[in-house]
Amino acid sequence: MNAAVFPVSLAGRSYEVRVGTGLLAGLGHQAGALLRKPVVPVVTDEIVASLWRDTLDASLAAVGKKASWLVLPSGEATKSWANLEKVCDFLLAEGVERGDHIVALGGGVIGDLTGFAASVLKRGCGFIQVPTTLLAQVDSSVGGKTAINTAAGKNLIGAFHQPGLVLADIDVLATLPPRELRAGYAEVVKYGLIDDADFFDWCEVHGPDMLAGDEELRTEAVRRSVEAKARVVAQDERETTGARALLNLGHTFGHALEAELGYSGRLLHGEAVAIGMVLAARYSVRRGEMHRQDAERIAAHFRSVDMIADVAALGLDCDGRRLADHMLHDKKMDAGTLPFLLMRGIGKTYLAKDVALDDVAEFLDAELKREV
Ligand SMILES: NC(=O)c1ccc[n+]([C@@H]2O[C@H](COP(=O)([O-])OP(=O)(O)OC[C@H]3O[C@@H](n4cnc5c(N)ncnc54)[C@H](O)[C@@H]3O)[C@@H](O)[C@H]2O)c1
Ligand SMILES: O=C(O)C(=O)C[C@@H](O)[C@H](O)[C@H](O)COP(=O)(O)O
Ligand SMILES: [Zn+2]
Repeated sequence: MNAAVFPVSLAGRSYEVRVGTGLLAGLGHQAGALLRKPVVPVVTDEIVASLWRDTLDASLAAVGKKASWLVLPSGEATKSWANLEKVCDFLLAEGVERGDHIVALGGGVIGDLTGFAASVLKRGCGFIQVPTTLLAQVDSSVGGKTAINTAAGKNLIGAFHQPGLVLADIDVLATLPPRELRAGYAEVVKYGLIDDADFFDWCEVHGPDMLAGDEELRTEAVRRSVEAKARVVAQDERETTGARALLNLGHTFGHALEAELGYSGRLLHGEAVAIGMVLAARYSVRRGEMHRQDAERIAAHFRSVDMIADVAALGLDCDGRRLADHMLHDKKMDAGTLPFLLMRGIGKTYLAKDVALDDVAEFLDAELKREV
C-alpha cells in the first residue's frame, strides 16, 4: 500500500482524501474505527460490482467484517428519485444509525446518489467515498456535493454532505474503459483552466500518456486535482462566496447539453464539460476577454486526446435558445441573472455577472452551425 494524504479542512471539521494504490484491497484497515459494526452497507453499480466486489469483500473479511450489497444499474439515469428511495430503504433495512458509515463504491453517479441518501437518512449518517472512475477520484468524491437529477435538470435535488473519508485507489482505474477515462480527464484539465496554467501545460505534455495507462502520471493527475479541489472547498464549502463556483467552469453549457440529451448516455458528464469549457472560452473571445488562440488551444487539446471539442459535432436538433432555456434551472441563477464562468486566459477563470442569456443563445446558434 502506498498513499498520499490530502486533508479537506472545513470550519471545525476535516477529513482525509487518500490517493494511492492498494487502498480498496486495504479498505477494512483504512476505514478503521469508522466501520463500527460487523456488517457494512455498500452501494455500488452492476459494472463495478462485477469487477471489484470480491476485492472489497476480502478487504472487509481481513478485519472480521462483511459487506451487505445494494447493486444498482450503471449510468447517469441511476441518479433518480426512485433510486434514492431504494438506497434509503436499503439503509433503513440494514439498521444504519447516524454514527455509522456506509460505503459508496463507484463513479460519480453512485457517489452523488449514496452521499445524498446519507445526508437525509435519519437527518444524516456517515459515508465513505471509494471512487472508482477518474472523474470521481479527481472531482465528485471530494467536497460534499451530493444530488440526483430530475426531469427539470441536473443535480437539482441534493445537499452538501461531506464524506468521513475518501479512498482514491489508482489500481481500480485499470478496468475503466478509455471513453470513461477521457470523460474524467475533462475535469482534470478544468483545474488547469481555472487557475493553474502550468497544470494545463502539464496536461498537454502528459495527458495522452496518463490516459494510456501510465500509473505514475495517473497518480500525479489525481493528487494535483484533489489538492486543487480541497483548496477551493476549504475556502467556500457551500458555494456562497463565488470561490467554489469556479469549479463549475464549463458546467452551465455542459449541463444544458446533458439535459437536452436526456441523460441518455450519448454524452457523458465529462464529455459535456469538455465541450462546455470550449464554449466558455469561445464566449470569452466573443466578449473580447480572451485571445482566440488560447480558446482554440483548449479545443485542440481535447481533440488531441480524441474528445469532441465542438458542440456542432454533436449534430443536435435544437437551436441556441433551447439550450439557453435549459440554463434557467442552473443553481447559480440569482434574482433572474445567471452568472457565467468565463476566462481572461488559460488559468484565469472568473465569475461574470453581466452576461445576457439572449446573447448566449445567439452565440450558441452560431456554435451549433460552426463548420467542423
Ligand atoms: N459531486 C460532485 O462534485 C460531482 C463532480 C463531478 C461530477 N459529478 C457527477 O458525477 C457523475 C459522473 O460520474 P462518472 O463519470 O464517474 O460516471 P459513472 O458513475 O456513471 O461511471 C461511469 C461508468 O464507469 C463504470 N465504472 C465505474 N468504475 C469503474 C471501473 N473501475 N472499471 C470499469 N468501469 C467502471 C460505471 O459502471 C459507469 O458505467 C455525473 O452525474 C456528474 O454530475 C459530481
Ligand atoms: O464541486 C463543485 O463545486 C463542482 O461544481 C464540481 C462539478 O464538476 C460537478 O459536476 C458538480 O456536481 C456540479 O455542481 P452543480 O452545483 O452545478 O450541480
Ligand atoms: Zn463536473
